[in-house]
Amino acid sequence: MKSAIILFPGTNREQDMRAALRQSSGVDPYLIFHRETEVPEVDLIVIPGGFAHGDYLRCGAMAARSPVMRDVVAKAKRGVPVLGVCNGFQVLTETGLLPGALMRNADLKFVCRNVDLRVESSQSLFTSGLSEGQVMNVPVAHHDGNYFADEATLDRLEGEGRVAFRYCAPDGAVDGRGNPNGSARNIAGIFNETKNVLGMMPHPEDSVEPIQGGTDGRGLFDGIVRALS
Ligand SMILES: NC(=O)CC[C@H](N)C(=O)O
Repeated sequence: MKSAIILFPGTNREQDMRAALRQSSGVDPYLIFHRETEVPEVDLIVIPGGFAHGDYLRCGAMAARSPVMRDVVAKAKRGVPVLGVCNGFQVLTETGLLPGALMRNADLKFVCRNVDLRVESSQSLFTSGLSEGQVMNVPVAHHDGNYFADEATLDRLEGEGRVAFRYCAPDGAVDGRGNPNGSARNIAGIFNETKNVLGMMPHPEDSVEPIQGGTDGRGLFDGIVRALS
């Protein structure tokens, strides 16, 4: 599986993402700078976490208008799989590829800790290696992770099976206890209409080696590689 990771000034999770993709696919991803106007033909494009352009204006707002994003958006519309993690999720909402917005965390604090996530759908190329109802323990590290969309959009996301992950308690209960940022309906990750775009706030790439404190994120990458190879 060939992949490309997009880099902006201020991106900081590209090496973690690179290691996770290399571990699961055996292939080193391309690293593509924001000034490029074309992304090579790959099976998967990833927008990793960080602080693109210092989070100025709004997280992801300037990155979404980078030259490289024109080609990312065009390729996503053609069906190329695109994964955005954390800052990458913010960039994808700013491009309009995903609905809604990531607002300031409800308690206005940067949150950096492990959270529990319930897998809501295994019906996608991204989540086919995971089981519905499975609980994954992975880190979050953000100040703008509070997912917001209007009620009609939230109903539509739920009705179309486009909620990928929700924050939950360790026993899998989705009752708000595990929600670190105030996200609407405990949403931690969503798909676009055609499910070739996934945005998620938690960092599965930081949970693929025992030295990172756990390996719960690995199933996601192994599943993506199986789906795209
Ligand atoms: N780890 C990240 O990607 C952080 C995203 C963004 N800078 C925020 O703090 O919300």
